[in-house]
Amino acid sequence: MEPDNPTYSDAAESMPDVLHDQGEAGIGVDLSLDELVFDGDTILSDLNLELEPGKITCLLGPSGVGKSSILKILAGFIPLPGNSRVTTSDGKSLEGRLSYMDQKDLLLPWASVFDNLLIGNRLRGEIPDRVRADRLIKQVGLEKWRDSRPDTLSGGMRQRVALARTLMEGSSILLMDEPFSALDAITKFRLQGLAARLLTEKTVLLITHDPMEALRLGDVIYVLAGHPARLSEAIRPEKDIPRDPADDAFSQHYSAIMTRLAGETEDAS
Ligand SMILES: Nc1ncnc2c1ncn2[C@@H]1O[C@H](COP(=O)(O)OP(=O)(O)OP(=O)(O)O)[C@@H](O)[C@H]1O
Repeated sequence: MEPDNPTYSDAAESMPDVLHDQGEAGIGVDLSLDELVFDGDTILSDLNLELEPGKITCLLGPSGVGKSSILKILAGFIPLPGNSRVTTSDGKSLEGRLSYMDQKDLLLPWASVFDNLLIGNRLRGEIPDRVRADRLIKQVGLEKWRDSRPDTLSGGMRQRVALARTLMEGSSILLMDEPFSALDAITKFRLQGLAARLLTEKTVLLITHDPMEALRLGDVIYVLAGHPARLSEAIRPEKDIPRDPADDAFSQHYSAIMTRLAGETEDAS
């Protein structure tokens, strides 16, 4: 297995031509959810989630609170419950305009990095966009591994391939379900830096249970807590992403978020 390549972030940084998809400007998405009930248990209730156009919205919360369910409702994997609605800023349906990235890389083990990027094109019967695939592989710093199979790469490298494959779709809206949670701390930190650069102008919902990740990447952060779960008011940290954990503001937000996650009010802490 190849060691994670420490130079990739430099490679991406020096790249002036980060792929910005032409066409659709950032799309805002609004989910208004009455309630979500599984087996008689109300998981989510009276919830309004706004994804601002071209921004990364982080949804943070403890395990089992209902984060992935929200993402699955937006993706259409869970039917939209009654009295609930999803609207977009341009009034069009979300269908065909979403891409999804999971904590598992979901790469095809028998295909090269390059072919993993082209699989979406091929499945849709499109002409494979080889130039775009090569540019994305370069942006995630994997040119040397273009023709390698995923099982010869480290976990961080495979998630970089998965990120490139997600961006290959050119969707304006990305749903990311704990995409970096299986990685070690430093690999995760580097990938967050890379993602901050490559996700510019996309409307992103990023699910995480890591407050550090939310603070590094979130333009807007919501904490989901309770049973049934409700959203906190929006937290909008100052400074551009990726934020530096050494910042004073970062640690203040971190402790406020931890307080909310612990189910306490900030006044009581
Ligand atoms: N299809 C389903 N049928 C029944 N219960 C479900 C279903 N999907 C999720 N649940 C339950 O709903 C609750 C919320 O699940 P969800 O996966 O949305 O939580 P989560 O916050 O994303 O958790 P994690 O961080 O562990 O992934 C959990 O108790 C889960 O067991």
